[in-house]
Amino acid sequence: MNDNHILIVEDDLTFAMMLRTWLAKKGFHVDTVSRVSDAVKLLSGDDGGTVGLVLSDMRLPDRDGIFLLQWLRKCNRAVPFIMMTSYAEVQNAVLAMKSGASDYIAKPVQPDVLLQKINDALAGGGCDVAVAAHERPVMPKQGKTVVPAEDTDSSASSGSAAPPRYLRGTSEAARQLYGYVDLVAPTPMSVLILGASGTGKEYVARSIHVQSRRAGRPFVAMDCGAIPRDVAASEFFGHVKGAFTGAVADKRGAFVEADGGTLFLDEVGNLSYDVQVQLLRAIQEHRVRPVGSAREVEVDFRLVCATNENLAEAVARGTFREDLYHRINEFSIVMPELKDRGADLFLFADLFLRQANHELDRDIVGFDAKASEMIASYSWPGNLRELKNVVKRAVLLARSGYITAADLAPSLSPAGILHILPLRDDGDEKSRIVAALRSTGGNKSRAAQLLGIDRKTLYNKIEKYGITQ
Ligand SMILES: Nc1ncnc2c1ncn2[C@@H]1O[C@H](COP(=O)(O)OP(=O)(O)OP(=O)(O)O)[C@@H](O)[C@H]1O
Repeated sequence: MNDNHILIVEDDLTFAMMLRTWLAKKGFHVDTVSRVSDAVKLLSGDDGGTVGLVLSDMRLPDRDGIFLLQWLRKCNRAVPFIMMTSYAEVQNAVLAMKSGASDYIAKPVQPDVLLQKINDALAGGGCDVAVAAHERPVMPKQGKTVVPAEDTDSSASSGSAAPPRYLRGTSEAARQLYGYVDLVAPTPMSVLILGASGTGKEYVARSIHVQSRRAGRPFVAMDCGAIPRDVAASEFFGHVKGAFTGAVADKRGAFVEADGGTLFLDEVGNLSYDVQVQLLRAIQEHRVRPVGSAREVEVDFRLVCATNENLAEAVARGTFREDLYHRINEFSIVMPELKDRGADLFLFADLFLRQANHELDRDIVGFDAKASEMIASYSWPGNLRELKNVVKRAVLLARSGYITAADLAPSLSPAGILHILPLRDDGDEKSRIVAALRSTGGNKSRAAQLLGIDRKTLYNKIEKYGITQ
C-alpha cells in the first residue's frame, strides 16, 4: 500500500478529472475509473496493491459504491475508503459507515474538507469494519459551498431530491466574495453589488438578506431597468385609489412591501434623474408618501442595490446623483466573473447539469473530455446565466449519456470562443472548426479568426474534413 496512491471511482468524468488534477497538485498519484467492475479489476491487478485510499462515488453505472467497499472488506483489504454521497443520501452514508468506510463526504465536495478527510483517513491507516460502524458521526456535514436550506429547491418529490438551486464555490474568488457577504450581512449597512451581467448579483443580495436579522421579513426585488418612468413613483411608493386614471384601488409600493425586510434595487444605474431625487429622500428619511396621498408613511428597510454599470463614471458624467451614490454604497461588493473563478466553473457546470436533468427529466451523467475542455477554454462572457442556459440546452440535445462538444458548440457565442484551445488532433480539429463555423453563423473569415488560422487554411480544412453547412 502506498499512501500517495489514490483510486477515484467516479462516473462524472468532469468531476473526476477535476479531482484528479487537484489531488495530483497536492502530490498524490491518482488513478480514475468510472465503474465498480473497473475498480475491482484495477485493485485485483498488479497496481492494485499500491492503492493507499479509495475515493468512491456512491452511485455508479454498474454497481454502487457499497458493493465495492464490501468486496474490499471481504477480501480482507483494509485500504481506507471514503464514500462520496449526495445530500439526499444520508441513509447511504450511514450504510457506508456501517460497511466499514473510513469516512464519507457530501457532494458538492469542498476540496479543503476532502483533503482533510483524506489525510485523516491515511493517518488512521487501514480500517476495520467493526470499529468504524458506531463511532463516527453519521450526518453529512453541510459544506460551505451549499447555501442555507431556504435556497434549496423544495419542490422535489420525496423520492428524487432536487439539486440545490445555488452553490457558493470554493475558489479564492468565491472565498473572498462570501467573506465580504458574511461580514456585511448582519450589519445595517447599505450594500452596492457591482458586476457584469449574469454573475449572480441577485443571489448575493438574497444571501445578505438571509444572513441578516431581517431574514424572517420580506425580501423585495425591484428591477429598476424594467420600470416605465411614468409609473416609477407608484411602484416605489404606492398610490391611493383615484390618484390617477387607472388607480382603481390603493397600492402598496416596494418600500412599504419591504417594511422590516430588505429592498433590493437591481439595475439601479437605470433610474431616471427625477426618480433618483425621490428615492434619495425616501432613503434619507425612511419615509414615503404614496402618490395622491397627503400622509407620509414610515418605513424600515435595509437597502441592497446592484448594477452592471460603472456608477462612479455615471456620477462623473452627471447622470447619477453623487449623494444617492454615497447613500446606497456604504459598502460595495464586486462580483467575480466566471472566467476568474477557477475550478468553480466545473462545480457550476455540474450543478446546472443536475438542475437541467431534474427539470427536463433527463439522466445525463456528465460532460465528456472534449466538452469539458470546451467549457474550460471558453470565456463565458454571459457568466453564470450563459453557462446555465448552455448546459440546459446541451442536456436537452445530448443523445448519449454524456454531453459532447457538439452539444455545446451551437450555443457558444463568438465573443467568448476567442479563447478556444489550439487545434490538435484530427477529430478535435474537425469538431472545433464545426463549432467555430456554427458560432459565427457560417462566416468563414470570422471563424478563421476565432480558430487562429487564416481563411485559406480554413477552406482547405473544410474541404479535407468534408464539412458541409
Ligand atoms: N451561486 C449561484 N449558484 C447557482 N446558480 C446561480 C448562482 N448565482 C446565480 N445563479 C444563476 O445564474 C443566473 C444569473 O444570476 P443573476 O440573475 O443573479 O445574475 P445578475 O448578476 O443579477 O445578472 P443581471 O445583471 O443581468 O441582472 C440565474 O439563473 C441564477 O439562478
